[in-house]
Amino acid sequence: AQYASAVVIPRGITTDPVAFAATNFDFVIVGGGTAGLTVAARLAEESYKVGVIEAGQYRPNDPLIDVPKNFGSTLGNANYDWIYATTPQVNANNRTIIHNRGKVLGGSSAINFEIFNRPAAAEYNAWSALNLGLGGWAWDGLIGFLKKSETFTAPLVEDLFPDISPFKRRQEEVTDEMASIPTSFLDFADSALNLTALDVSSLLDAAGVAETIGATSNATTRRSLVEKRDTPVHGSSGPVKASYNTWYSDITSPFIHTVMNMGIPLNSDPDNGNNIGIYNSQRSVDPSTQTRSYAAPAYYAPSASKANLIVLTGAQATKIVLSSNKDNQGRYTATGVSYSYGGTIYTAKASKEIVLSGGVFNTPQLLELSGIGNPDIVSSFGIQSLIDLPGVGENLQDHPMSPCSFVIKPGHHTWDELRNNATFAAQAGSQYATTKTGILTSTISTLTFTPLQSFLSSSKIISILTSLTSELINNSSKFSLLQWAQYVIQMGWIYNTNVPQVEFVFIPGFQPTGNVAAPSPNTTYAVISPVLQHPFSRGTVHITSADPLVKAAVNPNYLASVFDRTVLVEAIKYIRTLASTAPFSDLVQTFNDPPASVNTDDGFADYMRKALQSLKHPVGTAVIAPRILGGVVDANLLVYGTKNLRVADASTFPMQISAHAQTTTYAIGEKAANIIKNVW
Ligand SMILES: Cc1cc2nc3c(=O)[nH]c(=O)nc-3n(C[C@H](O)[C@H](O)[C@H](O)COP(=O)(O)OP(=O)(O)OC[C@H]3O[C@@H](n4cnc5c(N)ncnc54)[C@H](O)[C@@H]3O)c2cc1C
Repeated sequence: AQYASAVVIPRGITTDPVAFAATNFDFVIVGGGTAGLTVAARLAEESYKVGVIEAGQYRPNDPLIDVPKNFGSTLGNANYDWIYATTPQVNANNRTIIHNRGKVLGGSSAINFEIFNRPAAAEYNAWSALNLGLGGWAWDGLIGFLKKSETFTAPLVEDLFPDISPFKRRQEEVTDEMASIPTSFLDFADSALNLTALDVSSLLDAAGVAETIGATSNATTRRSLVEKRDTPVHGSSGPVKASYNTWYSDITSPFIHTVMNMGIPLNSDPDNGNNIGIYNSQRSVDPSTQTRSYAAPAYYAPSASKANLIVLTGAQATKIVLSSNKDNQGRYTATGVSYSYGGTIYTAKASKEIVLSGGVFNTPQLLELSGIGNPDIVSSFGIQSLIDLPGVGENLQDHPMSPCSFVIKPGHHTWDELRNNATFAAQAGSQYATTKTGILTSTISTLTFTPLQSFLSSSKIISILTSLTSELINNSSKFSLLQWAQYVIQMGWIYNTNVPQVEFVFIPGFQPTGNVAAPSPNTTYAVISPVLQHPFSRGTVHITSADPLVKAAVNPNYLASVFDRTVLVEAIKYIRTLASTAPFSDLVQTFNDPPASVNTDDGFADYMRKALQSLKHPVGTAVIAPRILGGVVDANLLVYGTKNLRVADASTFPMQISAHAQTTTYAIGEKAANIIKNVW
């Protein structure tokens, strides 16, 4: 009684680590980020007592987060960003590459670029195949959770890519002369996967190969586009408010026409599982307030007054406390989470479950700090190895890119005007403040997703496949079973013209590129970024110290595969062709970076290495997969070897997808909450 009177049980946001540790929670969630707040808010709909431990602060009404065009302004600022840097990347001139991760309530959804799009259906279907159909990870199983997390606001026709009819019908013929998937590769994959429950033909089926060309040569596919956005695939009452831009640069329309002139179709309905083509993406921007819609205002704020949801900010989880004994099935019970607050360690208790939502770098770090992972790695830092799970921190997959920039002729309106013209910038500021309209409401939204067949000749693709096949066979002994299963699917995706291999992101304004770190005065730019969607390279995230406050080492192994290097170079070359094609070419004053003097394969490859960056979509370091393949969590997101420790965040993606990561991460949070509610 004396203790109880000294401790006031907090409500809402708390910075009281003692009271938090004294609370008897049903569930403790580590990380109040994109997925973490989704899980927390959904569990708090029931009568459970839910605690969230978040390292960052709650920053409501912060214009650096909220104003849509301010995306990027918080990067590198420790009040918002963990500011990770990779280990030196051999294929990027040994540079370390910055990786931003949100360290604020809302996590990376508070600092991201607000693109809100979805992948190809075949990609989720492959997630399901890797998990033997368990858990409902196919498109049909995930669409409900994608819908549940969003409120879709259909665009006004005149708002959707002005000057370009969204309802224009366009049919595209793709003649495919590629040979069938090399049997040498399939034989190898077959023998590698021997003794697992997976077989090559079911993986290829899930990859959707038969759907387009099968394994036949000279096949012809015809892609047609639906006439309008299909609202049934969208949610109408979910927490995240999505909307379309209403301000566009005048260089956007010529760019779209150029892409279409190059034979890439306009996709008017990219969120229904067919995301091929150029399209106008939704953004996570609330159309009524024209502010960023992210996990804190979307999921946390509406539940903030609930007595059963308590968020401790400014506290970093340091370890999951596991029971000293295993149950009769050999599983540990997670009983609490230790956390550091102001240099002191406390432990919060959870009677039902603990959910890790620390994100793709911090979740594997916390698992290893808790003795869960590769025993060699864990014990080398003096940590007692409790669960032998070698997949922890492996399977890192990202979206690498090497952006290219162009100087645009004077007289055009891009985001550069905010920098070049102080009067315009002041007017834009007051326009936004008074009417919530104008350039400050705008974000990146012109995206192009293509299979290789859209921009490479069949002979080039065949030569890429030949090199890739030799590389895979020659290195076969180094690959995990999970990699083999994934490589079968990825090989299938090269043949499936419904699965994009490259995204081209169009940005109407300056961005730093390989040789140009800062804009020139009074200059207008366009940037086109080629982004690899399905790299064959795999990276790692592992602890380098038993000290939980020391960051884990992030090594994405960028461009380690010949496929990744060749395709990225070809994509950079294709951007040069795009910029030389009318009507966009009429606007281009100079090839800024790479400059016009770069015009050979070797020159473009040099540029690729110099300019390499991340689109900030690392995934897969606590992968959902069968344990025999190297999985970390099962199809119900439960960490193998535990009874009640789950992971819900982007680290669970079984494979990379051709979409920016947030819609899927919210869906994983929604699905995790659903799984947990069904259990309890
Ligand atoms: C700069 C940038 C731009 C991006 N642009 C886009 C985009 O335009 N569209 C898109 O779809 N995706 C984008 N992404 C990716 C997307 O935002 C992320 O993949 C997604 O938000 C990740 O969600 P998460 O739940 O896995 O992790 P996060 O949202 O990062 O949440 C993890 C949370 O856990 C907290 N945490 C971590 N460790 C601990 C610990 N030990 N103790 C306590 N708290 C901890 C963190 O502070 C954070 O709040 C971008 C990402 C970045 C960084």
